[in-house]
Amino acid sequence: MKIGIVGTGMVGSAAGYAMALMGVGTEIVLVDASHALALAQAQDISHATPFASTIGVHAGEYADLDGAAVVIIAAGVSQKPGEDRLALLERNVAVFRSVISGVMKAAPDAILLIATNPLDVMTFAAQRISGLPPERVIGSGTILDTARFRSLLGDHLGIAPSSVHAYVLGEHGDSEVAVWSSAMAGSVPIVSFAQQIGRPLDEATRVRIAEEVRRAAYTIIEGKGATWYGIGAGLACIVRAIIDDERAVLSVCQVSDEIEGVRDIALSLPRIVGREGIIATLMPDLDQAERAALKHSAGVISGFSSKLSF
Ligand SMILES: NC(=O)C1=CN([C@@H]2O[C@H](COP(=O)(O)OP(=O)(O)OC[C@H]3O[C@@H](n4cnc5c(N)ncnc54)[C@H](O)[C@@H]3O)[C@@H](O)[C@H]2O)C=CC1
Ligand SMILES: CC(=O)C(=O)O
Repeated sequence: MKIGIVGTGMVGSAAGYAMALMGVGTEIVLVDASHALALAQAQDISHATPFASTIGVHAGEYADLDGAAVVIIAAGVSQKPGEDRLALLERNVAVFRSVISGVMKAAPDAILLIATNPLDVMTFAAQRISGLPPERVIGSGTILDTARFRSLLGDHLGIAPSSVHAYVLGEHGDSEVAVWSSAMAGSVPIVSFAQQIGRPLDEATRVRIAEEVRRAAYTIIEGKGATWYGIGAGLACIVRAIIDDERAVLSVCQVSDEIEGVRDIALSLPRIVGREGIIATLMPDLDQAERAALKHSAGVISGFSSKLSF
């Protein structure tokens, strides 16, 4: 199955590399405003395939996306140290106006997978510009924040992150919501699990972990200029869920009519992902504070997306 990637900088190339190593798809086509960059990334990634898979990786133009099942969009600008994601909006909406029309002409049946920040508003923009049904325009959303949350909780509890079942919801950004009330380790509520093994998750520890998740991008960007490995693997995982019709439950972003009283809103909730895109959305049981935080997050995103016109 053919997978396209438009924008082959750090994030797009990391997604291609992760797919090549994980054996996701059969062909990857890389497109970038700099064709020389797309060519170089395709060569470099294809040199990894003899160690891992038989996937063909090559650079192309929009026309080469013809027949792609999924097109990842990671084109645009990224944050400078200290800059927040929402500061990128105007520049990246301008990029999307040309990128989305190029993709739609070549691959009208593809599912779009958005990675560009500010993620939720860009997913909203991509859906409105493409005119595709909302379930076929998926934002990577909080898949990365959820992975960071599970990883930090796994470290704290001394267990595999894969045994931690917990989500970050809302904005992929500063107003995100770490959901503690339904978090589990194995099949045990996480606070009880932590108590039983003598590694309590007291209020101070919970605040520290949520803050580390929220600040992770800023810390990494301060140290190395950008983030790419985590999101590269997250994008590969979403593509695999689509093309293998996994029906995996992932915290990803989609435009919804209404969430917590906020209309026409794109944000992350746990959603079932399969061959047709997003198959269903789950509203988890939230406590009062989490529900209020989700409503606040929806309001922050809507404050930006409602000002855009298409
Ligand atoms: N969703 C998430 O969790 C994450 C999202 N990001 C976001 O992903 C985006 C990309 O980040 P990086 O790869 O680090 O940036 P980058 O600067 O390394 O790559 C961006 C690429 O987009 C290309 N591009 C720009 N305009 C284009 C156009 N009109 N058509 C085709 N290609 C175009 C550039 O040539 C460049 O190669 C940023 O918005 C960043 O904030 C970054 C990390 C995590
Ligand atoms: C840059 C970004 O969005 C992240 O690493 O979370």
